[in-house]
Amino acid sequence: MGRMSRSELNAEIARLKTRIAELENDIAELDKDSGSAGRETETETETELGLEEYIRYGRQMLVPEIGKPGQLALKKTKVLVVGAGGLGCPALTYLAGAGFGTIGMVDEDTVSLSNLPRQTVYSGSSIGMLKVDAAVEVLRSRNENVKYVCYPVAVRHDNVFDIVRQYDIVLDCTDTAMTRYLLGDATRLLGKPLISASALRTEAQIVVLNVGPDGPCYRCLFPKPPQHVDACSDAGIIGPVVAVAGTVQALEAMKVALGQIPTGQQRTMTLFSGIHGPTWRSVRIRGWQRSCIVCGDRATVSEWDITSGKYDYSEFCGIPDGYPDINSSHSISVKELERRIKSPHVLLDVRDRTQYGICNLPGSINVPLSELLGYDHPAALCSIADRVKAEAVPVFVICRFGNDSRTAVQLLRSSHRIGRVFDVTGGLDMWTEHVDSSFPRY
Ligand SMILES: Nc1ncnc2c1ncn2[C@@H]1O[C@H](COP(=O)(O)OP(=O)(O)OP(=O)(O)O)[C@@H](O)[C@H]1O
Ligand SMILES: [Zn+2]
Repeated sequence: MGRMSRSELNAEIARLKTRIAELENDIAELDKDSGSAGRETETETETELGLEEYIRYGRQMLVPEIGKPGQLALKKTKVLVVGAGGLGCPALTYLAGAGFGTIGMVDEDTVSLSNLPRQTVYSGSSIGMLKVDAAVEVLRSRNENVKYVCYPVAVRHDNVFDIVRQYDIVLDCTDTAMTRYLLGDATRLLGKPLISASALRTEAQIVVLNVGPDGPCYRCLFPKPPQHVDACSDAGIIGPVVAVAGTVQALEAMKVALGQIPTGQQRTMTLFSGIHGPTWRSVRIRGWQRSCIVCGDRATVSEWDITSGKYDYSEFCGIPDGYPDINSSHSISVKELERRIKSPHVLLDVRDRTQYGICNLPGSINVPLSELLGYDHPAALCSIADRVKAEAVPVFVICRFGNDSRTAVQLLRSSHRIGRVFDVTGGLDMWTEHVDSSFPRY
């Protein structure tokens, strides 16, 4: 047979689409028949799967741990995924595939280019769309038996209870300490199992919380927020690493829905290391804590404290950012930098070496902030100080977004006693915006 022309191919596609629609109609009719027959007798009311579902979930039902009762249990379960990013995308994919009855998804963000390497539900044409809208389109095309509910908002203290209350299991697929504590507290107070995960660089961790008689809540496990948490957008993340964690979250949600609740010795946190050390580790975690301020003997944080805003999550997590304010006479704009680098100067880039290696301004010197903050004066800094003193040249400090550079400027002015040090406001991001659009953003 010769090669088909474009119009013949289009005609063939249209014919196949019609045929698919006809077959889907036939299946719907069969389901309706079997459904109405089922309603006639008492025993058959337990048969709640349509014929299409037997085919769709057959492979999964063959697994003895699931079987038909397991499939029906999944169908009855409402699961909520908070965050449709790196963790949320694989989690949503497998939850929808597994046949959970209802899947809620919460995210106010839109899809951006830098999401595509690891947020596999989205494609180039999703860029700019709300993540929940783009995700539901794809998930529905893969399994329309599921009822999807989209919340194009961020969970906050004043909406978290209303949303979470409607679900049986919650997956935390977000990326900030504040949201983790908020979701941890709300799920604990509502008695909902929480499957929490996080991933950064090459590492990921997954833990099932609020289950069993002595299971801990997020706060029982982590009573204090971490001093400093890097975001993936700063520290980096590898797609398959976060995908592993999101996929394990979906599996844990299935287990909880099937009634497989870890207790005692089995209560563990799963650690995955993508490159270094043992790939998988399972560490035992502490159980419920008497001293927990949310679920302990003398708990002090109630639903009302949270919804009313009385309990302040940003204060607890140590936000706002903690970067120093820089006197306006000690900072310059990127436009001014463009002009002033034509005269002798030192341009100090305080990003870490990996980021500096991605892109940098010609003639800049790289001394990472972490080294400046160290006790020893780095050799590079000593030579800068000498040069600044000998030649009386100014130092312009730059970083990615103009935050770390503020800390560096304050440090150089106070501890290192270098006088003419200026912060470049907005950092390299502003440089691309206002000076050189060909300088890479990442
Ligand atoms: N309070 C919240 N409520 C709902 N979704 C949230 C909340 N906080 C964060 N998220 C969402 O969780 C997802 C986390 O995804 P991920 O860690 O992959 O980061 P990202 O923001 O998509 O990408 P990047 O951090 O690299 O820019 C994001 O889509 C984000 O919008
Ligand atoms: Zn607790």
